[in-house]
This record gives sequence, structure tokens and C-alpha cells, in this order.
Amino acid sequence: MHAPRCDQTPAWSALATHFDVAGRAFDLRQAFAQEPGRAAALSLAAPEVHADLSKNHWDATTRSLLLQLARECQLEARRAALLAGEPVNHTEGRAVLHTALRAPKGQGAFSEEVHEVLERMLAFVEAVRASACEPDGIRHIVNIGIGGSDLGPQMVVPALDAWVHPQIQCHFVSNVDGHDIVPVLRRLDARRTLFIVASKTFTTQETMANAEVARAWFLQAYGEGAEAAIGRHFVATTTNIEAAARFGIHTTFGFWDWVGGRYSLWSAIGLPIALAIGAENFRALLAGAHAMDRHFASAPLEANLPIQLGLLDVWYRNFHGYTSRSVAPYHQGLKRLPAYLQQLEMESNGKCVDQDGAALPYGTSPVVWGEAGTNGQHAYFQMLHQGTDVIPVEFIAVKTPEYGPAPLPDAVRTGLADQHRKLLANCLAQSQALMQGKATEEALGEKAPTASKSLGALTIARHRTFPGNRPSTTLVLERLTPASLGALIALYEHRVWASGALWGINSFDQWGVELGKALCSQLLPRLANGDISGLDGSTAALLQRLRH
Ligand SMILES: O=P(O)(O)OC[C@H]1O[C@H](O)[C@H](O)[C@@H](O)[C@@H]1O
Repeated sequence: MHAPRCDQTPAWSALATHFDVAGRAFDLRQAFAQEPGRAAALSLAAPEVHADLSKNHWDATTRSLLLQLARECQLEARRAALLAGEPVNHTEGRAVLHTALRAPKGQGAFSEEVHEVLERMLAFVEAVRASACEPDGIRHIVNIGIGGSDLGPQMVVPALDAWVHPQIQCHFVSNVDGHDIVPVLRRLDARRTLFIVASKTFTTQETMANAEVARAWFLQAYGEGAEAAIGRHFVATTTNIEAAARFGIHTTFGFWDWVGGRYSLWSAIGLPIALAIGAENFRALLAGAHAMDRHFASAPLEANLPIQLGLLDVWYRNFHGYTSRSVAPYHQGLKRLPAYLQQLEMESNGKCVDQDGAALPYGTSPVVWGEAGTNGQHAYFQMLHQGTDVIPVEFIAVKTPEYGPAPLPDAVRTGLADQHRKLLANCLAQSQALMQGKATEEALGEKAPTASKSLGALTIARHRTFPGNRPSTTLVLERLTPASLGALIALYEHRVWASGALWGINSFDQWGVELGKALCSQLLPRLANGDISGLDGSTAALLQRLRH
């Protein structure tokens, strides 16, 4: 489908004018003073996720022009094409159907294949989990994979810690650096370990290298009968079942080329998640994502949370010129969410040509970064509050904590309840502080710290001034459960699609990672033989310095 490119629509020009007239000078404090109903009007409910979009730099005109932009870019027809399985990943000639992975049986594309693998995988999961309490059962799961074959499970397993089997420990090995796998191997008991070699292509250098090392370690650590035991202790999740078989792995859970790596945690790539939280909870994760899919597919544009977030992303990136967005989950379990979102968003939308390959005259993916909330506060929030760049922040708050089934003493429970209130107060305070700021006059009225008095009151007050008017979004979950996490992740997936579709790029390929891989293959033998012929001066000198 060839829709008009965003910058060639009337809405784009109208947004540019609107930005000059009102957008640039927009002030959140004034907006709240003038619109008593602003918070309610700019709050959106989607399955499992409540979103407060009111602390953002937009007014009614911005929102109506953004909706016009969505219509002129034919977003609804393109959403239909995506969900219908048209080959929207046109540079690879592939459909993009991760939504089919979480559709109930009998619904969605490829339902038979999807549910055949899912059921086989979940039966395997339950057998492994049942063995965990037996003397020789599996207790350690080692997922060997990278990128989309790592970041999803690595993010979800700690997020759902309260649901994780008490006897099962999950480890994640991704980096080709041996410093990743060695500390994991050191803590394993070969007889109680299941290795999952996770790779869509089963050719990825890092994963294959780690899998070889894991096998070599296993053969030695297991002792007698190791060769025969490999089949029980190594499984693969891949679209390349033949390559896995050549590696010697015969228990394989497959998926398909219409599942992008960074969209694959719902497929067999989710095996470590399912092993950790069990079949029923894995199904709940899928169901939560499916509920968000339905919202995405059917809610009108103005009430469609992923689409509204995508529109806001375009407004910020292309009109305000904000180049990054910080994610601040106020839940320690979500500490890997920023890393997961980096791949999801930056690998999807970090593109500089349109569908036809023409260079884009406007910016695309922002830099996405962040840390678990309060930890970030004590590190880089200084820059968010007083730095020279405006960086929209996305706060994620979870109303009710979930510490798992193990009973806790009363005194601990009381302490934890108090901690949770502190956590939420911090979250609210940060978005409030970003918006409110502090005027120099206000700072002048405060008692300055004694040690600084020699500098003069005004100087100190200027250092203690906060510009304010800094935008943020707050997403609220009632609880962080398999279902709500599924919905949250699907929300992000669809939001990335929405901004990518508005920008007119292919969000589903990743050619940008290929050049480095090719050059690495050429440099690899040179590191051994020292040949620097034809290399640029810097690479040649560094190679010589790094060679043994
Ligand atoms: O799953 P694999 O085929 O091993 O790929 C792992 C990762 O590596 C690639 O280079 C891509 O950048 C990622 O999108 C992918 O998820």
C-alpha cells in the first residue's frame, strides 16, 4: 500500500504552522490552569493500562491535526493491511504477524501451526517444571540467544518474579564475550541444567559460539554418558530446524519468518518465560497481549492508546525536535524494560529512507533509554530537570505490588507497604517536578545552604531554579501480572508501528546491523594472522594493539 508520506500531507504543513504559532510556546502549567478538565480529558483507558497523557505538550488543536495526519497517512487502512498479513515488511517480502501468536485457538492467521507448537511447548514446560523438585530434575535454565532471542525473556522473567517456580533459576547468556557465559557455567550443575539455544536464524555468531562453549562444558561437566544426555539437556527455539539438527539438537520448537526477532517473545522464543512461570501464566501473558491487539485493531484513532502515543512521538520528534525519550519504570522487575524497548523501537524505527528508498528529510526513532525509576533519580534525573535538552519521560507506575506466594512476617509486610507508598510518591513527585519547575524568585525565598552564602543569594537561586514545563506520560497498571505485562508490551509494539507507519518507513527490517557483521567476518582472520593490508590507519593500529 502506498500512502502519502507524512511530510507531503496538508496536516504536516498545518502542524508546522501550529507549532510556530502555539506549539513552541506551549506551557503545561498554563494549560492546567486554563483547562480544569485537562487530566480527565487526556487520560485514556486501554486493556490493563491507564494512561495519563495530560502532562504533554499538546492542546486540542495539536491533537486534532495529529488525527488529521493519521487519516491523511491512511493509518487505518495500513493497520488493516498489517493485521491481515500483507507483506508489509516489503524489503524482505514478509508478513508481520506476531499478533497471530497470541490470538486464541481458531482465530488469527496460521492458528493451527501456532497452537500446535504452543501446545507441544507448554506440555514440555510442564514436564520440566514437574521434574524441578525431584533429585535429578532440571533446576537451571540457560537461554543462549541475543537481540530478539534474548531481550524479551530476559526482561519478562524478572518482571514476573512473583510467578516464577521457586526451584527454577533462569540464566541468560547473550554476549560473545566469554565473561558472559563463564560466570553462569561456574554456578551450574550439568545434570540439572537445560540449555535453550535460541536463534531465529540459527546462524548468529554470538549464539553459535556460546552454544559451542556450553556443549563443550556440558560434555566435560556431566561426565559419563554425556554424549547421550545432550539430547535431554539441549533444546532449540528457531525457524531453522535443520541447522539445529546439524548442531545435534533434536528437541526443537519452531516459529516462522513472519515473526520478527524483536517481536518474538510470544513464540517459542518465550520458552524460558514459560518454563519460569508455567503454562497457565504464559497463556495469560498471551491473552493480555491479545486484549491490547483488539484495542489497537478496533478503538477509534482518538481513543487508541498505541496510536495516540505514536502520534505524540511524531509531534515531539519532528516539530518540537526532541531527540530522545526516557523510560522510568517504577517497578524493579521492569529494570530491563528500557533495554528491551531500545531494540523494539530503535531497531524498528532507526531508519533514514522511506519505503521507496528515498532519503528522509525528517527525523525518525528517538533514542530510548532509562533505568528503574528511583535509581535513575539518583543518577541522571539531574539532567532531566535542569539540563539544556528537553527529554519527555515515560513513567510506569504499578498500583499494587506483588511479592510472590511465600508468606512474609507482619513486620516485613508493614515495611514493604511503606516502601511501596514511597515508591509511588517518588514517581508522582518526579512528573510533578518536571512540569512545575521552580522559579528563581521561589528559590530566592528559600533558605540557601550555609556553605554557599559567599556566592550571593541570586547566584545560588539561579543554580536552584528549575525551568519546568518538561513533558511526561504516566502509564498506570493495577498490578504487574502476566496479563498486564503482555498488554504493556503489545502497547509498545503497536506504538512503534504507529510512529513508523506515520514516518513511512519499514519498521520490520534491520539492514543496519549487517555491515558491522560483514566487516567483523573480514577482521576475524586478520586478528589471527596480523594482516593489516588495505585497512584504514586507525583500524590497522588498533588491530595491531589488540592482537596477541
Ligand atoms: O535470533 P537470531 O537469528 O539469532 O538473531 C538475533 C538478533 O540478531 C540480529 O542481528 C538482529 O539485529 C536482531 O533483530 C536479532 O534479534
